[in-house]
Amino acid sequence: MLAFNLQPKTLSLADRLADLAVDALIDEADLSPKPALVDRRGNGAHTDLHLGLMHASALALWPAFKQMAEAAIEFGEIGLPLREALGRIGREGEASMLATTGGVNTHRGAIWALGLLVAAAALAPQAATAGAVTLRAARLALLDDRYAPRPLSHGAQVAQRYGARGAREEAQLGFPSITQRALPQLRRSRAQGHGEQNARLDALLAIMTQLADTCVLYRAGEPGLQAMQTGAQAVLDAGGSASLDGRRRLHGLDQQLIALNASPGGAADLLAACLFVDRIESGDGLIQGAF
Ligand SMILES: CC(C)(COP(=O)(O)OP(=O)(O)OC[C@H]1O[C@@H](n2cnc3c(N)ncnc32)[C@H](O)[C@@H]1O)[C@@H](O)C(=O)NCCC(=O)NCCS
Ligand SMILES: Nc1ncnc2c1ncn2[C@@H]1O[C@H](COP(=O)(O)OP(=O)(O)OP(=O)(O)O)[C@@H](O)[C@H]1O
Repeated sequence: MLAFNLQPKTLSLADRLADLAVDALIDEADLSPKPALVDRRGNGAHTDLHLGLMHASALALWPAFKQMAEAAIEFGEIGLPLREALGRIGREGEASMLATTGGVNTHRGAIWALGLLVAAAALAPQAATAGAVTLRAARLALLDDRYAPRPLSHGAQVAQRYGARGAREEAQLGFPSITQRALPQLRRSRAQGHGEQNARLDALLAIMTQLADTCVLYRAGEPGLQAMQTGAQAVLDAGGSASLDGRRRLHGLDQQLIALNASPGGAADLLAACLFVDRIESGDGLIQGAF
């Protein structure tokens, strides 16, 4: 008899979805050079964030993502009981994040977006196209969690000042930044042979061309948002991050957004969410076994 069982342990669906969500966050953090965001090169426009903190925060969120998937499997349908369970788990996840980072907001928007998408994937793993998963996530986001606190968050302040409804609206609309912009761009750039890292940068830029990113609006107002959107479009128009001209413009955009303090944190969250949806939809070998 063998002393050790060397067969790989079969992971549950909830384990695998939590793994994929954390992987997506780590891939997003590591991707470089991202304009004004934390990456392998440095802290971008953030004084209170660094790459190690982003990694630690991502890992600390694993239990919350697993619990969200388990709640979806247990309730088995979209409705207020599941929505309110997800809200409670999301708030607990946020508390773990803040405990891990010493009070710094590293992943608030990502808990929201990825949490909804993890639950949506767990509800019907056999129907895991991007369209189906984002639609279920939107139906969850449209339900009102009666227990949600209503703090005067940065997002709420920006909503009052500019009318931008940010992370909540993006989810309620079915993540158009993912389905209409990031995923098509990711796949287009891959198909053109640009390489995975450039394809991911191009996907981030595609999100930035149109997003009303409340992080940017809060930190740099409408001029900052305008600079982000037109600058990202200019990089893509120049051939994207795999081309020499595109790269030059990308570095220019990085410097410009840092000078404006305009960090596109919402776009970064949505890139992580896009990478998650991409892996689910493409039937990643990891996850297929569980389905
Ligand atoms: C919906 C959230 C993000 C509220 O955000 P709010 O608009 O009040 O702004 P806040 O400044 O707190 O956070 C905004 C976050 O969203 C990201 N973001 C900014 N703009 C956008 C955008 N246009 N689209 C998507 N994400 C964005 C930012 O990176 C930022 O981290 C969330 O904090 C929330 O209400 N959570 C409740 C817990 C819950 O129900 N969780 C369920 C998980 S399934
Ligand atoms: N690689 C990344 N670098 C920086 N921010 C990121 C990255 N990925 C995601 N983000 C998102 O950006 C947000 C951080 O933005 P911001 O610093 O404006 O947060 P805040 O706490 O709302 O504001 P402040 O730091 O000004 O108090 C996080 O919620 C996080 O979701």
